[in-house]
Amino acid sequence: MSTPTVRIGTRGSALALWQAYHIASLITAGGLQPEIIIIETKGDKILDKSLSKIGSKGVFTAELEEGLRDKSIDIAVHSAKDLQSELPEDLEIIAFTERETTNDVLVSFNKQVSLADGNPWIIGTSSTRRIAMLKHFFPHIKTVDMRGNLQTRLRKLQEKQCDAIILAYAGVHRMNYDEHIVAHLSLDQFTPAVGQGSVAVESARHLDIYKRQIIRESCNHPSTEACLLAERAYLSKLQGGCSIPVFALATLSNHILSIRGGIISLDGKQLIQKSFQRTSQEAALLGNQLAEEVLRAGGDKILHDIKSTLKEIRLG
Ligand SMILES: NCc1[nH]cc(CCC(=O)O)c1CC(=O)O
Repeated sequence: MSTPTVRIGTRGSALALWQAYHIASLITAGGLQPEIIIIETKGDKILDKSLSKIGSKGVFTAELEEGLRDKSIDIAVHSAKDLQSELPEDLEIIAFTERETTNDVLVSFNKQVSLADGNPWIIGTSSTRRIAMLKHFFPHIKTVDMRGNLQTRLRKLQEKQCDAIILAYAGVHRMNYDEHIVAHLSLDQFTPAVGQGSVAVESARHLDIYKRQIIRESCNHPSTEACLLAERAYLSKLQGGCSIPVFALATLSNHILSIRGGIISLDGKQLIQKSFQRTSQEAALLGNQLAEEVLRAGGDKILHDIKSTLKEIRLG
């Protein structure tokens, strides 16, 4: 019998391809034959609008999900961070890969740039979370909207459209840009986005059960999965898309799952952060608990304000 083929759908950016080849190598080790199929998404095509204007729901995932449904691909590979918190009924996540270091980093070609030196450096980022945190912790810093894949952002940095950019360490490292990191940002201040650093494998529920099992066994990292279950339960309760500045980071140690997370207003003025612990079997409960406590502590008001502001931006 010939080796079964697994068709892996991915976006075409260099980081997306790194992730797809990473999954391909894990699947090969599991005894299946991978084939990579590149699919362009709306988020890749529309580069002249900020993500908060496009509307975040599935901008980087919708076309891949269509491929899963019509069976042109078996699995879709995403940065776990880019995946919406609740999937349609007919789709599921069958694996989360072992997480890379989760923090954000400051990247610049000028080693002098620092968030803390009091200079009004201009930082390029399009993440509402990073902008709000900069406003909160480093109010003297200026920001400019900066979209595009990692290579595009580095080019804009080189063209001096800003002094530095903030990126996830995971992506910077995967693209071999470590030499341009000028600072690692603290997890307490810049708590990462839900899912940052892990790669998610998505499939349709109609996927062949034998393939599903081998893909899951070869790609899934159980302790990362427990952390992401907790973080995604939090995100799901807050119904936050990737343009809402909510954040959460769970870690697992000695079967104890710890989560810290919260929400920040777009202007950075109101920041709510909480942390809780439970056993690793209670991942979803832990995420729900964080959500309830954050909402109760004023997060509900902040969330409501953010949603109406983003709606105005989209209409305007
Ligand atoms: N939103 C884009 C995105 N999605 C995943 C990563 C980085 C890799 C990861 O977190 O897995 C990035 C770029 C960034 O935020 O710097």
